[in-house]
Amino acid sequence: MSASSLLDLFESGGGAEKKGTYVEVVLPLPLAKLYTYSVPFHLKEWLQKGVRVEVQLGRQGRYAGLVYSITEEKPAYQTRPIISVLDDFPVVTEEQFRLWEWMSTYYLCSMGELMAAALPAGLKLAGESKLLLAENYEAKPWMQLHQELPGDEALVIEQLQKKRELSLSDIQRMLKLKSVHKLVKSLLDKQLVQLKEELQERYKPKMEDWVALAPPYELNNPSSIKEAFDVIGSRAHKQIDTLMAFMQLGREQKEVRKKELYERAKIDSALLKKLVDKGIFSIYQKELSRLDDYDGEAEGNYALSEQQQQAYESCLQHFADKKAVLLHGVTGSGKTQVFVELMEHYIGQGQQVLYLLPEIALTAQIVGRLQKHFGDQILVYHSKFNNNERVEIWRAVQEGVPIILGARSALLLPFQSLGLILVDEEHDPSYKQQDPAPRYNARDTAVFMAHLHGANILLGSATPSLESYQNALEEKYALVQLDQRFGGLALPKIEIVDLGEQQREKRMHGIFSGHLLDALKETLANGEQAILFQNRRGYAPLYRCKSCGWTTECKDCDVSLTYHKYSNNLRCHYCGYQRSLPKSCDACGSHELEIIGFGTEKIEDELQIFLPDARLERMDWDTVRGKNGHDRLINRFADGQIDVLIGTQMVTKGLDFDNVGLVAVLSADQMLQFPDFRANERAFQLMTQVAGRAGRKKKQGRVLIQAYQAEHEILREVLQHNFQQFQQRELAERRSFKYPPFQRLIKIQFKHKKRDQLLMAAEWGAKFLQSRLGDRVLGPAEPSISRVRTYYLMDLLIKLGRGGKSLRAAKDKIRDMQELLRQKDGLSGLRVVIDVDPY
Ligand SMILES: Nc1ncnc2c1ncn2[C@@H]1O[C@H](COP(=O)(O)OP(=O)(O)OP(=O)(O)O)[C@@H](O)[C@H]1O
Ligand SMILES: [Zn+2]
Repeated sequence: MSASSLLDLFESGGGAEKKGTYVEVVLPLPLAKLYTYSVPFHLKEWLQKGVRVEVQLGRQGRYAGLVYSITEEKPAYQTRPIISVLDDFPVVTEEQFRLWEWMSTYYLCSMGELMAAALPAGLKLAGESKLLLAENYEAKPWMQLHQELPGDEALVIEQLQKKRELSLSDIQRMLKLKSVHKLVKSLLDKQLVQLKEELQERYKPKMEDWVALAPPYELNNPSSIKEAFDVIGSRAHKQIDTLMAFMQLGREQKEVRKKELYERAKIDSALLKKLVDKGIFSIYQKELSRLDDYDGEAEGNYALSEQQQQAYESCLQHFADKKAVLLHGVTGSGKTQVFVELMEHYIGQGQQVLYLLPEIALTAQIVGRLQKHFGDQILVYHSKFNNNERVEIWRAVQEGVPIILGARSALLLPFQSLGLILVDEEHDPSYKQQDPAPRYNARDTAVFMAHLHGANILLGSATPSLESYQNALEEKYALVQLDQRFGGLALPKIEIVDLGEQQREKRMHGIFSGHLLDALKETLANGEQAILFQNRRGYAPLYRCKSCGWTTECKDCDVSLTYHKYSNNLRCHYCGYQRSLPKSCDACGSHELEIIGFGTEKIEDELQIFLPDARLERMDWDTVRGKNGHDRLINRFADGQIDVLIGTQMVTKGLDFDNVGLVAVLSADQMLQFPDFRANERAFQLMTQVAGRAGRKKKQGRVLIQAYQAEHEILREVLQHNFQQFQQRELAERRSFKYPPFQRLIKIQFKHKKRDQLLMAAEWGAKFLQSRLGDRVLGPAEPSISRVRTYYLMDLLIKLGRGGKSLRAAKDKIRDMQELLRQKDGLSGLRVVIDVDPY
């Protein structure tokens, strides 16, 4: 403490009046409650809500916890003192705490789980955290270290030079310090060390070269430009052209990529070097998110079409009434453009915009488009960033960066002046987090969050979720529609190919109907591209014995293994288990084994036989796993280097290509048969979305859907682009069978490695809840996949009315059940997973 603050203390009559003898602290752990610590006198003045404090938790070690409240009330138990205060300013805002409270109540998770999900690892130091030297650190002699650093820091670095890694507890022991967090934070800030987990998720930033005028030349200063031309001299024509090209680009956009200058001026690096040597240009590097190497056409400042303009204006009107808006715009109607205008509007007023996308890696194209438009006003947040970068983004958001673009977890950032939230592709199931807790739906949470910040919210989709659509029908949300494609193009023409009929007429060629092969050939002959969709990766989903029907199953999960031809093995798509192909049937010993069904790999394989000259590529988790794999494929397809793109649902997500003449769904049946009350909705959305990739720019596209159930109502509705009929029929069914959006569901999953114990626990839990909530509790029942990663599973389903009261009552009972199960003997190893609004 400095002398002056001592003096202040003295003058204010000492510490006796200081408030805050105890603090409630959130720890980044799945603990049911908050912990109270006492505050030593000398730390009181540093305390405020939202700062981190270092505390000891049982024998588990030390953690950085968050001050949730400051109180005079002494808890019933003996408290420990906090060890140190880590921040000068709160790292978590008041709104964030309120959002966490809401989420923990609604989704039945703990504040600690929310803290763990929200805070970047660098803000969550714990005793077991391991420290390494920074990657570019060069070892220094002892003497030099001690000259440059305070004694303790030098010692730590010296040790690290010898030992490679140290845990925070090691350091604490070594230095005999009470608290190491301040020291570690200082080393982190100096970028001398890094936390170990960063290495595991190492993300190499990508650097790209940009070109600027070297000082003193300035684009907006004509006399300086004239000077530049003089320096070049009148005979160096190519160099003059290059400067002109640069000026053109510089007027179109804020900064100029080297690559773009090369293209525009048709020059190479040798020529640019000449201009750099003459002092006309300088080159600088900028770190780009790996997402923005999409090189589509530059997104200029398009004027909105009349329909887009109307949509934009009615959004603003509804926003003025504080209404959430559902923007239902058909595929290719230019929803993104409306978003852009709205974003401009809000950042123009100095407010922040949060743009949510379902899966950021799969929407790189949109990210690229927006980055081109907004430049460095936009920050992208996603899980591939390393810890330092995440901390940086956290701080940038706190400092008010205008636009944040991210997947669901971007919702947990510390916004200061949030004005607008956009939820793009709002129907997408990946807005729901499955594992671990918090199991939240980012779309629904965003609606609450907007309310919390007094911000506006827009949900956009070509195929709105029935939840959101019902809200619009009930006028909880305002509905704004775009029913035309941009540029007046017609929606694609869809045909259903009846596979039964094709088979009877002997027109099937393996998995392809004659119809589809003809259409593919015609498309390619026209110089157009095609997309083939099959929602299953791998070669074939079943490897089966011909004589007894035995199939190869995962040893840890209750699913059959998928055959992957490329790696020539069998794999579990639930846990990743792999095994080689069995030579014979395990059950009957027969050597005749066959593969059944097909995935993307087989489509690629067989299609090449029919289209020997076509350039085929596959896009699924197996092919995009590498860094940038997805972007590379998208770019090559956009560039026309690929004729046919074969993929899983990845090919449906918001992609925008100019030259796709044909889209085909290889097998609709599998989607329609899926045992889930959302199967129809999912199927409608997937097919409409993938169909929507056809014919977006030049002429009407064509779509073929292969199916055995050719008469299925969903197919008819997709065929007619009839969202209204789909929505009416499906909502009526949901209403009569008491499913969402008319009822709420809570799924409780019991997991145990021993089946007997699992059954006991599930039965007990069911009885407990049934005696309190009656027949709203269904089960326990074995889910269709009853064992995953060595855990046996049993499900309970609770159906509740939409009223808040019954929901709260039910949640209380569930918490009680959880607590009692925790205390029960003989049930260790039981896990209870609660999923509110499961997807
Ligand atoms: N006002 C405009 N001026 C020029 N081009 C536009 C305009 N609006 C949209 N476009 C173009 O039309 C195409 C479709 O727009 P966009 O991708 O925004 O549609 P979308 O509604 O998001 O479609 P989807 O739901 O299928 O993803 C894009 O290539 C976009 O650049
Ligand atoms: Zn498995």
